[in-house]
Amino acid sequence: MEVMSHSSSFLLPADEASAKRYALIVLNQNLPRFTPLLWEHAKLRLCADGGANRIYDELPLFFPREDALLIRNRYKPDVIKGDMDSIRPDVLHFYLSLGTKVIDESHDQDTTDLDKCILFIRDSPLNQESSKLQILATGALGGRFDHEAGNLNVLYRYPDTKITLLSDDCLIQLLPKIHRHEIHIQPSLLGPHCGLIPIGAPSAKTTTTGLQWDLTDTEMRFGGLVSTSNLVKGEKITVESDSDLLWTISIKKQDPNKTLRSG
Ligand SMILES: Nc1ncnc2c1ncn2[C@@H]1O[C@H](COP(=O)(O)OP(=O)(O)OP(=O)(O)O)[C@@H](O)[C@H]1O
Ligand SMILES: Cc1ncc(C[n+]2csc(CCO)c2C)c(N)n1
Repeated sequence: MEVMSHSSSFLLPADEASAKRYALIVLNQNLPRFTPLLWEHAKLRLCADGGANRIYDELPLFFPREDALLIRNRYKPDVIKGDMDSIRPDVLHFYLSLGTKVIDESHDQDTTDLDKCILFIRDSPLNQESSKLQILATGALGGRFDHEAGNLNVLYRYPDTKITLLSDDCLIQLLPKIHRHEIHIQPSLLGPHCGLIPIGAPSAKTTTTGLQWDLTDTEMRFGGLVSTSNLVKGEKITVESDSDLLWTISIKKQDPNKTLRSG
């Protein structure tokens, strides 16, 4: 079985993260404190509908000494896509005037704005078979539970795309059962709290290494055991399961000018 490797180098400062190839999707929630860092190194920058309001309103707040208009001009989304029921008209016109591509899919009321953005990235010429883009989505957690569930659902809809859901507090990734997983942790950035959650289907057998409470051919299911409030012990975790699992780990709150600084 092929090993799938996971790292969170996208949270490292520019000079330390060598291989950064990701697209960023900004959702309609408070921007995490490390948004400027993620934005600066993204290959593609998308706003899901009302996510554009967040970039417009909140990004200038990260740079209180700079002129808000200059910041808005500098942090221009490549694409705004969604059903366009949340973006404000002034924000839409501002980014249209800067040349942002706007894709109105108001006819589709069966998929979420996050879904629509993921399809754009998957079809982009920047997403090459030989070098696929990872996808980071900010503001995916904390807020309305129906939105959170919809956001988790996209991990299951596109299991062959590496998608990371982010909030200020934690990240979530899907660990597909067809791989063994090696998760590399930068202890200065992530942990120690973590979880392994069999949200889509029960798991009869999951085996891990590197956790405080490791599993050994252990059953996990809702209504029985799910691994919450676990702790990472070192810098490498391995996971093997007969079911797709959600992996979540806490993001450390430290001085954003030190490790999570924006370049
Ligand atoms: N409170 C929230 N919690 C988590 N994710 C959110 C939240 N609000 C928005 N999102 C994410 O941001 C995307 C864009 O948000 P937006 O508010 O534009 O969606 P929407 O389709 O207008 O929502 P709705 O019409 O259900 O209020 C959503 O598709 C969702 O992925
Ligand atoms: C069974 C079912 N439940 C809810 C919706 C509504 N819905 C789901 S995604 C979406 C777009 C949000 O931007 C909307 C309105 C539906 N179509 N089908």
